[in-house]
Amino acid sequence: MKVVRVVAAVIRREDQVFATARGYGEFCGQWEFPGGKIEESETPQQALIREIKEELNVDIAVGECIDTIEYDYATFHLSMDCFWATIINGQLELKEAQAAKWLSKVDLDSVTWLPADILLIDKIKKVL
Ligand SMILES: Nc1nc2c([nH]c(=O)n2[C@@H]2O[C@H](COP(=O)(O)OP(=O)(O)OP(=O)(O)O)[C@@H](O)[C@H]2O)c(=O)[nH]1
Repeated sequence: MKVVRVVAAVIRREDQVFATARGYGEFCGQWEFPGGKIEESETPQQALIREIKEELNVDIAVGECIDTIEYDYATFHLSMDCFWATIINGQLELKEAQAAKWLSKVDLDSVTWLPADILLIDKIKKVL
């Protein structure tokens, strides 16, 4: 099965994390952490900084890796490195997402996550 390598940022502000709703495609309207595919010449951290600038027009500092999520979708295997991140410059703008929310621990179950993200949410809850 095709393997898709993705990187995602769990952007943190005090006790909240920033989530976005997909604006297009098969999973349109479902919630995720911003990020995207890693290009060949990039480290995961470089890919994340680039993707967040493209999608949200802010600069981030990339922190520790939270987890690497491995998940089988119907047509590909997802391998997703998830990092803590903080905004170091700029104002958030939604370039691709249809909506966004800052979520605290008690709000994490209030949105419909992409299937692969369920595993990650449990880990985030333990830290927030
Ligand atoms: N960024 C991101 N992608 C996720 C998450 N969870 C998850 O299953 N994915 C999957 O990771 C894949 C790659 O993300 P992407 O943003 O580059 O995907 P895409 O299909 O829109 O790519 P495209 O922009 O090349 O068309 C998608 O299939 C997406 O569904 C998540 O929390 N964040």
